[in-house]
Amino acid sequence: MKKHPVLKIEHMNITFTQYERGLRQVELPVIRDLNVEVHAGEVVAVAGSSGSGKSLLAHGVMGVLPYNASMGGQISYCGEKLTEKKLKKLRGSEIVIVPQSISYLNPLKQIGSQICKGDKSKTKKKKLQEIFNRYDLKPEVETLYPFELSGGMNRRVLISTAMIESPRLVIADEPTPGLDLRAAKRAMEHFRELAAQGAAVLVITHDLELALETVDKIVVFYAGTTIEEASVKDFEQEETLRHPYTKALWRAMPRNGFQFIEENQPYVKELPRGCPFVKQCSMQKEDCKKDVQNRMVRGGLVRCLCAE
Ligand SMILES: Nc1ncnc2c1ncn2[C@@H]1O[C@H](COP(=O)(O)OP(=O)(O)OP(=O)(O)O)[C@@H](O)[C@H]1O
Ligand code: NI
Repeated sequence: MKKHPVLKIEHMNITFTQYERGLRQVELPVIRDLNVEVHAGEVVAVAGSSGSGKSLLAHGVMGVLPYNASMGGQISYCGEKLTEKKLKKLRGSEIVIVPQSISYLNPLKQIGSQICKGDKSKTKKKKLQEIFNRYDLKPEVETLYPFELSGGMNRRVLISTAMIESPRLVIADEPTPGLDLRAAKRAMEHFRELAAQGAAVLVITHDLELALETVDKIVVFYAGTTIEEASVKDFEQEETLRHPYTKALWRAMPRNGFQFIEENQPYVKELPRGCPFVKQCSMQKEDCKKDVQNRMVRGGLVRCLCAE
């Protein structure tokens, strides 16, 4: 029997309710029909431009969406629905997040107790030493406060706070900005190690080049939806990729010529019903504006009528 994925997100929708001038209520469907699956032992990267919904996906899974957001679709954890009760029990231990911003650190708490979450046991202390070693943090850092550290050090503290646990599911939201290449690689290798021990890891990243060195597959987001899911091998050549936007991402990678992608994701209120990339796509057909479902092409998922 095939094992259940650790995390399975099906048809996730996230809508914000906002009030416009004159107190007219508007609904902004920022995430639509989003599908992501991560298995034990796997490191999956989520790539996509700014505002495509990557952080919202993380916040949706962790149950920490803003008050004016509502979420639909199914999220399951190891084959069972991830209920609020279950999430409350597992969050911070079995299910961890590395948040995108270092502002998530508590400015009034010493680093050591922040990472150990108040646990003063010997085992935790030993784990703290190990994690400090791994992320090149000196023992003195334990008693310092976030404002006494550099941005890169705080970033490593943020990663350490999640990784000191023995998680089964890690969601890392842009864990590497501000880190030098060595530290960034080290963090990615740490995710790989955790996966080798059986965890499922979802890494949200802008650094596709770094991700391709470490992960197993890439899920590409565009304007709040998944438009392709491809293996690392598919990224070796442009021809093995499927969606025109993924191909544009490929061409924008430094090693493939750094070709500029014009970032004009459609505004949520102007989203076509079908493929969100349709306006910029050189291959567009009239039918692309209608419903376009994810489908399998050459062993990978794609939301495009033209891919073959
Ligand atoms: N509280 C909110 N109210 C209304 N819209 C929001 C809110 N939070 C996020 N959004 C919108 O949802 C969309 C997705 O945001 P999200 O932060 O998930 O993007 P992202 O892909 O993580 O971007 P980045 O790469 O810059 O971190 C954006 O268009 C954003 O404007
Ligand atoms: Ni984000």
